Amino acid sequence: MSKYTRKLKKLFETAPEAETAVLVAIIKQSQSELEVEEHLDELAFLTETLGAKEVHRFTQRLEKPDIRTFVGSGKLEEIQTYVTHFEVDMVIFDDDLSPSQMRNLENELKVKVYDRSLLILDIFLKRAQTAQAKTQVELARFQYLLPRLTRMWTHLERQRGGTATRGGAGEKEIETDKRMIRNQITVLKEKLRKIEKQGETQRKGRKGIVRVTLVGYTNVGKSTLMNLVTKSEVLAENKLFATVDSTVRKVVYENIPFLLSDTVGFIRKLPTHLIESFKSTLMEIQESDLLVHVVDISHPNFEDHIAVVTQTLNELGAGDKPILLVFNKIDMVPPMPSEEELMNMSELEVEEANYLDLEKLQAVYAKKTGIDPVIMAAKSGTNIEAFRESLIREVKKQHLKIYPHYLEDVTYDLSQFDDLEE
Ligand SMILES: Nc1nc2c(ncn2[C@@H]2O[C@H](COP(=O)(O)OP(=O)(O)OP(=O)(O)O)[C@@H](O)[C@H]2O)c(=O)[nH]1
Ligand SMILES: [Mg+2]
Repeated sequence: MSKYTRKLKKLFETAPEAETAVLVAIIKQSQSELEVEEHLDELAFLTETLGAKEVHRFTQRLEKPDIRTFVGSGKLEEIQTYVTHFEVDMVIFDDDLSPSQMRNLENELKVKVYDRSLLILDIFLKRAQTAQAKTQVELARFQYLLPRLTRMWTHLERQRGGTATRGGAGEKEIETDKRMIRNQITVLKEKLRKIEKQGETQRKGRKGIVRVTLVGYTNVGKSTLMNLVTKSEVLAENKLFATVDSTVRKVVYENIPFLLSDTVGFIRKLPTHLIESFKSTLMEIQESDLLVHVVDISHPNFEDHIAVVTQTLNELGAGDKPILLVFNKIDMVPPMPSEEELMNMSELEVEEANYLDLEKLQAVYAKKTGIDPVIMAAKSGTNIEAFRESLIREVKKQHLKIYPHYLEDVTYDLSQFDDLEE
């Protein structure tokens, strides 16, 4: 390994296992404490996915973040005292930090400072499997880090055991590092362009067949559903962003073939660099005829999740695609009590239990999407038949658009999809 690659490697080391972290968020006037708590729950899950452990959270009511240190000076002092006393390894902010905020916070707190974007980027980096996904994440991470290099430099200093800043010499090093990263960005962009060109030819060859893509918030069960419908074994686990690469499989229902893709999940505030460099993966969505939007209906925030997914689809220019909604994880939703049981409960109890009226929900969303949503549990296969029926019905509709006379004996040339597994 050359000195150059060793240095690059060191610059981009991700957080080692089992570090401790405190989480920080501000509560805006328009927000409730509960809403921010839920955002922090998600941040804690992300932290856990990276292999670190939440030990405490801090919130502060502020209309907008402090331009210098994100939180006010009093709160910062509080965090600092805690971090020092309990020897916490990192401080993670639920919002994105500007390069100068990050620098200031690091100088004050003297531990690693993360924001939501960097956390997500690090998780993606850990999870990426294919050359394409790896290149995409590396590119996004370099672009994110470039303006924040001063901070990385101080990291290096500390790793080397030097505590004092080295003034001029440090500045020079930073410039060298910046140049190194800029070069690397150019190299990665070129590499990605080549990979994308290959993918494009592959995708172009897949014309004349209906294409369906599973979309949804992260951890809702897309890969589980994919595995249930196809014979593939896509990694499905209770971690955020288990899937970072997309997988395409050929499925044949009632003699009609279609392609089903599983792709990366969405989350609130997906880093823009990441969306940008994942454009080619997300192209799978843009080029689909039908989207299956999977929702974890047992999640307390499932409606916010639907909104985030809808918004992201709009941003990707895929807002007008037909959508089959799947309300998944029905096994985790407490059943609606009988009328008699309801009578015996106090108003507060009923309110706290937060029962879901599934029929009403189905009706509301059927109106919104024009297609009846399916309620199911992908893990156990509950209601898979209903899902199959809806899916094939929608696939047929799309199929008719490609082959208006498909009932009149069409023979498909399936050999063009031989590169795909079933
Ligand atoms: N209880 C329950 N758990 C489920 C169900 N479907 C999936 N899961 C679990 O939910 C977790 C996430 O499932 P995945 O299939 O990996 O979810 P995903 O949407 O592909 O997630 P990402 O790839 O991270 O975006 C796993 O632990 C699954 O076993 C279900 O119907 N019921
Ligand atoms: Mg997945």
